[in-house]
Amino acid sequence: EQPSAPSPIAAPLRELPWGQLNFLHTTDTHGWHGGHLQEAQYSADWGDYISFAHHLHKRADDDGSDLLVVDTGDRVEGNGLYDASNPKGKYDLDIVKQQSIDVLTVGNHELYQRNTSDREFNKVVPDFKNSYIASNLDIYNPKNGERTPMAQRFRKFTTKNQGIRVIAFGFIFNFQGNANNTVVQPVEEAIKEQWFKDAIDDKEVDLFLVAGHVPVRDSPEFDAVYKAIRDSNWDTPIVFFGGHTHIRDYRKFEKKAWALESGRYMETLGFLSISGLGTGKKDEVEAAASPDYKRLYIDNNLYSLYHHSGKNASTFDTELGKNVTKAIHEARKKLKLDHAYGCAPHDYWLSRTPYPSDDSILTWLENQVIPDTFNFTKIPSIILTNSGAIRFDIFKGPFTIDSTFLVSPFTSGLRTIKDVPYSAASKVLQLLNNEGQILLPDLAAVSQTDRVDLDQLRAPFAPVNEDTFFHAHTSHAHDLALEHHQTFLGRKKDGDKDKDDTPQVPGYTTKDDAGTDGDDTIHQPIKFYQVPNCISSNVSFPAPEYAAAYGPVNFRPVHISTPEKVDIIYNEFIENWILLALEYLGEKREKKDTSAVLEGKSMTDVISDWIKKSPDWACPKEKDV
Ligand SMILES: Nc1ccn([C@@H]2O[C@H](COP(=O)(O)O)[C@@H](O)[C@H]2O)c(=O)n1
Repeated sequence: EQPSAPSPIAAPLRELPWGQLNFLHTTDTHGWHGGHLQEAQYSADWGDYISFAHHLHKRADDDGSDLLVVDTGDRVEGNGLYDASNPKGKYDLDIVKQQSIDVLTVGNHELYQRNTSDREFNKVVPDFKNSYIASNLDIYNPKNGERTPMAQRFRKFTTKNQGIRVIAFGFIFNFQGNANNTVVQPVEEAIKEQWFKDAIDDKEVDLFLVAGHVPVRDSPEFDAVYKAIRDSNWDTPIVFFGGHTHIRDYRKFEKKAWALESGRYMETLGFLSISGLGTGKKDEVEAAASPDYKRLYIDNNLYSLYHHSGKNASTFDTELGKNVTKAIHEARKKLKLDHAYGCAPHDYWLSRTPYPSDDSILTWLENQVIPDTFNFTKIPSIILTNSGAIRFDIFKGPFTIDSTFLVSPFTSGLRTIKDVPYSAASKVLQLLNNEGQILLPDLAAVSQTDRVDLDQLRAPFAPVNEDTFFHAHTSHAHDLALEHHQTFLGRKKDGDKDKDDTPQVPGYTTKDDAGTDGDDTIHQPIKFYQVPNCISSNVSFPAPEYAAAYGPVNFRPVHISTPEKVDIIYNEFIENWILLALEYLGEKREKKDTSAVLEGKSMTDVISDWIKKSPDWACPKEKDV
């Protein structure tokens, strides 16, 4: 772990369900390869993950089983280690490549910006030459402009010790927000291609491995792949590894097909094992009628990693793991990620507190950051931003260069549409928030264009279902993390009357299709709240008029005047939605009617500029960083 990372907190653990074929799975790491430096529960880094995988590989070699490592995309955007360098990923991509990964896919965040996907093609695909799979993604080759598959469409390989014959695919969900140098082929189309039909027709295969930047539940894309495989190969076991919705989840398709999703931000190392698979060595190993699938969501901290690898502080680090940890530290220093712009006076939460409330990031943006930033305009304005642009909580204490990218890494600039009648402009928020009589799907349906993607506007934590949301959602063991010391929270022993065995570490309490025993760490549950898709602030509006209603002392407003026209200011990412809402409200505007505001600064710039200037966020002298 990084030198400044808080020590992990001991807690009761469930055991690793080791089997014949074992998997480690990461997804949606979003650049958090240095681990969580303010949360002890997730404080291990990519170097530790490398050491951990090494020990599990050794275990597999020793007992003749196998281990495969999978990553399902969104490795970029969301942490200073990736976002603060120029070019982005200057250090991070070389750090990630040190892990030996068997199956790797793209995510939507690798495709938003042309530069990112070009770099993915020119660097990351060659770095993971044998394992990068792009079953439904093409790119226009930056060298010659020719459309070409981003990487191989699938791969067939045999596991090292057992000789299990695996066919692996790598999909991305039907994403539409990519830059125009890549082409995402709808999954339902890709599986009609001859190469796919031939691959699933192969009878010399013991396991289909479908990796994808695709949610495992309510997933038309994985449902289609599952059906296609079963239509041509009714019995061969299938395993899915998914992502994108940032949750821990495990779904049963049927007894020979399960799907794992392993959270987000390097909080979770997903583990899955299958026993009872057939192998190429037919004489030696007979396939079971019903292979046994098991899963464990490992909290990414050294306490858990030592335990599951049977190592300790003096035996855990491998040479490579240590070097990668060091490289992360050096990169963080070069990027000055610990430099503080100010100090947060208290914690601000994205979804761990109701909205609105005093400790909600969205309320803080709406009531303080946005009004203070835009009050220069003097023109009545409605400023809108999507809550999805905010990615993480702010903890009390130093707000650093790194924090800026944790909270909002995006470069989308702020834009304006001028002189919109207030009667229409004031209804845009309600439409975008899916409130009232007209709902987002209705809006999308009236659109004559394909420029909107419903999923894109969704709030960041739109739950797959209530259960998954409240039970499987992320945790922040921050309160304990900040104490920087180890507290033993083991289970009660016989005769140990005065200790109770109530879990003390707050975190995931996942409920999935296999039950409630999936989290390796037995956590105290955390409650999460829904947040709206978008928030808005009115700035430079006429002051309300007051009248003395109850005599000279008690005044109350009698008339709140509204402007006739306003400027709408918004984060470019939601521009298509704003245009669509205005069109629906009878105020059609086009892209040419929009222009940059604040010289195209992003929400990230707005937040850090505000923090630098705000006296309430000045760091106490003795704690200056
Ligand atoms: N320029 C951008 C890009 C993305 N977003 C937000 O991120 C969401 C997608 O992130 P996932 O980790 O869920 O893939 C997207 O729906 C937006 O909310 C943004 O605000 N600006």
